[in-house]
Amino acid sequence: MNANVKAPDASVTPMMAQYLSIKADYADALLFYRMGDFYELFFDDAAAAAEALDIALTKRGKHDGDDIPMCGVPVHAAEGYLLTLIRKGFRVAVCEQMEPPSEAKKRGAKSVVRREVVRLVTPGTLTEDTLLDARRHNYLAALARVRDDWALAWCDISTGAFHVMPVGQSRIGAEIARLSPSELLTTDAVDETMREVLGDLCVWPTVLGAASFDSTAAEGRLCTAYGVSTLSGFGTFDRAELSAMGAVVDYLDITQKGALPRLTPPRSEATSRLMQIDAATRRNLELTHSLQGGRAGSLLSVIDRTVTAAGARLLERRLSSPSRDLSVIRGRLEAVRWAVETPLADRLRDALRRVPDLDRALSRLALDRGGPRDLAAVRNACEQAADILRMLGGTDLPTTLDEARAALSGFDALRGTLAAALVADPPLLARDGGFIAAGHDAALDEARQLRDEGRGVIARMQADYAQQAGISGLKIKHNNVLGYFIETTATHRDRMLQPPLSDTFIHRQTTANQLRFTTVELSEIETRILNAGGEALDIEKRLFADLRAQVLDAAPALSGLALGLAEFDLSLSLADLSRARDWTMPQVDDSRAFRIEGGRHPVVEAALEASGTPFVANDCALDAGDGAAVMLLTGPNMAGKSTFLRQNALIALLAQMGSFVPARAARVGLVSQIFSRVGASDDLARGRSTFMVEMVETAAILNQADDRALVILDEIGRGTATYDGLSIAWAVLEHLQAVNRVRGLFATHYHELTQLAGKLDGVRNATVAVKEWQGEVIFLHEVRDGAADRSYGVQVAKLAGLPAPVIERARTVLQALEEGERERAAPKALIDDLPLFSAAAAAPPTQSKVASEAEERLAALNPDDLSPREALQALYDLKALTQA
Ligand SMILES: Nc1ncnc2c1ncn2[C@@H]1O[C@H](COP(=O)(O)OP(=O)(O)OP(=O)(O)O)[C@@H](O)[C@H]1O
Repeated sequence: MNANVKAPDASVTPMMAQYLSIKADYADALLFYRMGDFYELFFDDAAAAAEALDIALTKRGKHDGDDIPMCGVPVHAAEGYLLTLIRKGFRVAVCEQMEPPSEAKKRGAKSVVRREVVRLVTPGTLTEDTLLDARRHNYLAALARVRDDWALAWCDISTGAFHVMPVGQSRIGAEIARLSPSELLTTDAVDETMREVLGDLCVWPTVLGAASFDSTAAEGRLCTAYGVSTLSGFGTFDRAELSAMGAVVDYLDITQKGALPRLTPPRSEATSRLMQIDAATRRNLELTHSLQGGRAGSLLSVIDRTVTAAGARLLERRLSSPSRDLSVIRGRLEAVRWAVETPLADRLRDALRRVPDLDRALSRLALDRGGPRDLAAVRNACEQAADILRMLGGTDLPTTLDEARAALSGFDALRGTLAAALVADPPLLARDGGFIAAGHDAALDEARQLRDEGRGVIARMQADYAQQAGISGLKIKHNNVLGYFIETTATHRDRMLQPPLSDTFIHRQTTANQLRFTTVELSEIETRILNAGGEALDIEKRLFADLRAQVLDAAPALSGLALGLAEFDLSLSLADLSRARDWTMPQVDDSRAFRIEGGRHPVVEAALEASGTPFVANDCALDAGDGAAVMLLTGPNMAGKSTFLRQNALIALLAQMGSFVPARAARVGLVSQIFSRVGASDDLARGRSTFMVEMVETAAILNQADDRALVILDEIGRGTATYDGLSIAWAVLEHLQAVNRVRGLFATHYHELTQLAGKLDGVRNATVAVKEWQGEVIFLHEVRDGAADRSYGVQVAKLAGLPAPVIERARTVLQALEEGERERAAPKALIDDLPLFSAAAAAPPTQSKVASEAEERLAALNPDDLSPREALQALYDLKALTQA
């Protein structure tokens, strides 16, 4: 990237030498080099940034005889530019001036201001609200391998959450898809297969040296980070887990330059307690993103009614990781039930709407990147918590919410301190002061009074001087160079520069139209104002540091508070959804039952609602005793097979994340894994055909599904020749029934498969009903017992607007094929007999007659001889002829 950056030598300026030596440590990042009010970029960095940011590329001085390319961004607008660069995949090293230029000058005229990189900004290590999506987690993850053990650790430094888990090699893709980290750390030891898995997920890892992943060093690193002498208080971790956690902490150290963020103690997450959903299933069920890639059209977008950012993040987390633990699921469902029934719901949600993003405020404060507004966020969160506690009073709550309520108390003292110390609406930055409330600190009040009085004195002085000089337009002004000065227009030059006025007014500067003066008295006042102002600022900064320390002391409890509020928000928002959409509480148990009455697809239903079409609810019963329970669904195209398949998977998933479900009644025996496959789409970029992708995914199901899995296969085998596809679908179904013993839904156009229903235990047929009326199909969207007799593909094609001759021809071919089948003749021979392109010949004769008459008249016309009016008339005649 920086091929033209050479090592510093004697010919370079001291500043360039400093730049080059800093840049050498950050070869793979853009270096934002602070120069006064700008961050400057040089050489290749400048070229890359200018292009990415669409800003001007200029030059500055020479290096080795060549111009140095340069571009810059103003410091006050840097966040916006950073965001663009991070989104475009760059990492940015922010290099600040570590002393004022005056200090550097003391070391000699040629000295350069001391500069250091204070932070490496990468996608996984952001904390600024402007750079983050408030409603989503921003995970930094590390994938580690020690011998044959793999582990994943991940943290969100903007909230402090830190997790770790061992992961089987075959599950890595699924887990990374679940977390969808913004940045993934690996070593170069990651092999080709793993690189392919990551490539499939569009994850381009940040590769660290082996030292970052060293599991022995990791223990020390973690102990230092948490200020403990042993990790055993947090649980036991295997080598791979330590290695992954160590890499995360090491990377934080590198990127944050030692300012370690607040991290909660690492929590082990056991995959065995979560419903397993692999990457393809997540995509296919459109859980958090639609197949088009955006959030709109996803399940998340339809169910998200949370009113706080932390609530939204909790919802996404639950949706991505539904539980397999009955008591957890039931606890959450009870919480939603309480929220559905409580008369307090609206008031509680109103209070929650005022809850700020406490987690992110805390993490900025911990990194010393926070400001007064973050302190105010803590204050406001505590206030809302107190309000909510008051509203709840002694109400009986289900366990989950009772625990959440407990987390809301104990902040009275902190709330009191912050409320007394801060103004109502403090500024973003501590730098300019003005955030500590009057009356909080006597010394501050005094300094402020002096400063403000000084300002009052200046106003009075201006009036006195104007009178003394006899110049009504005389003003006292302030700028950063002169400080306070007296200004008159140049027309008063002679009088002002001569006695007696020149005895009082000391001339300082002449500009084009103005004269500027000072007086002894003004200088004195200025010093007093400056001193008082400076002192006020110092006091405010000290108070800020105090308050920050108090907040950080309470950080673990405040994290609990944030989670408690998020839990209330989530339960209340799911309850709101359930009431509005008429959802019901599912019964989740240890059985292998799956019984849905009147189930609906939440996303399709919402989309149909917009067009005023009602959604047809359908039952689904997969009663598995010991064996399999598979529903084989046939039915015309467009009848609603895919919708039905997916809605049942979504109902299982919603139930186990602890939500009510879109159904009249639902009983869900715990589901361990959900697999959902649709006849796959091409993956040409990776050189795999449609069919290959489909088979790879099918293999994964057959190899992994256990008897608690819910498997949804939509038209498996359609990507190859009919008989191959049918045979594969047949064998797959047999395997899922006999070996995997799954509960499953299988949609197919291979009507031959329906014969299996009579032969295999637990396999039954169902079909989506349609009515046929005058050769057209009418979709009823009703799932019934039995098998479909045909696909109505031709009718659907007609609805899609295929030209009439093509439809006619398709009907003829279909009829011939069906007759051939009945008579057991070879279908190919039959098709050979048919005139393939006889559409015109087969078309109704009237049409060709009209066409030829129109053609004759058209041929008789000579456009050159026609007036526009006649031409228009001819056009009308021709059109009338074709419509006759
Ligand atoms: N239960 C329902 N109630 C109302 N409309 C429905 C229902 N199910 C599906 N639809 C409508 O029918 C459309 C087609 O549904 P879907 O894609 O599930 O059909 P399909 O049978 O899988 O078709 P194909 O075999 O062509 O893939 C949906 O987009 C939706 O608008």
